[in-house]
Amino acid sequence: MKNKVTAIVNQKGGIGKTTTALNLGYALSEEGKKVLLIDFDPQASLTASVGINADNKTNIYTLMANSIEEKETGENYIVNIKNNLDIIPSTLDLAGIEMTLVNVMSRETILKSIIDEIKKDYDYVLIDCSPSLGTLTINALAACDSVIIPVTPEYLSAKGLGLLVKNINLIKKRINPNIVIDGILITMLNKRTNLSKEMVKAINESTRYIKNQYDLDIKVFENKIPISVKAGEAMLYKQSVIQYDPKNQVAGAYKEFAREWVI
Ligand SMILES: Nc1ncnc2c1ncn2[C@@H]1O[C@H](COP(=O)(O)OP(=O)(O)OP(=O)(O)O)[C@@H](O)[C@H]1O
Repeated sequence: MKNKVTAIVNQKGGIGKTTTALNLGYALSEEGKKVLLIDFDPQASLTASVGINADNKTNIYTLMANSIEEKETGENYIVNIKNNLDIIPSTLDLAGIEMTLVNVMSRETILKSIIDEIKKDYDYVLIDCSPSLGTLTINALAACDSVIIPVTPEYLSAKGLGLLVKNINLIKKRINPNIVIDGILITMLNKRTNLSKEMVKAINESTRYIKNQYDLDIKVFENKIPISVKAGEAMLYKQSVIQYDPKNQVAGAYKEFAREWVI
């Protein structure tokens, strides 16, 4: 088992974090890798997009709360989605944990203590983060070996990159010295529009700026995820795009990206 823990992170919402977590996880599981998805967003989109309602089940909120109170959680909190693919679901309750964490000792490493117990059973643990740079995201960054940053080819998405990298660097200095930025994944790309082409250039320029500012080389993955209505449809039908429409270009792009990423 590889035991690699990766956070899929961007403080901007709606840029494809959940879609990336599910489809990357799905693609890897099809390649025979054992994958655990952790829904670490109170919106619980990843949980919903695999057709689970975790309100009355043990979920990531329960695990965090029990860890804070040093209570045993018991077993059976991991839900199997398909062969090689598991999930720890989330609920809206997770939103309340940020307030609870304010007074907790070692509040940045609660998620890490949970993941450290279970990662031995997996090749890849993928954390779908919430769109913020709050305590939840700090927990995810403290718990992971690496991050994937999905970015859409839009002005605000490119502009937020510097801030995100600054925060990741702070975590690296103070909490998790081993964290690595695997790269930037451009999502929802419409190859035909000039605006998209300009924004891809802007994202590449941002990485040059980051190189100058922080002395960090961040790669933009070769494989880019195209925009397609099938991504939304798949979510509606509670499936990955790869499962919903295997021949779709988004499905193909995620499979290629999975291969590029594991190299
Ligand atoms: N490649 C794509 N083409 C078209 N639509 C997409 C694509 N990827 C994701 N979407 C759609 O965009 C919306 C946002 O995607 P997603 O939930 O993956 O983003 P997110 O960054 O996780 O959002 P949040 O920050 O709110 O959790 C969803 O409706 C999803 O179906």
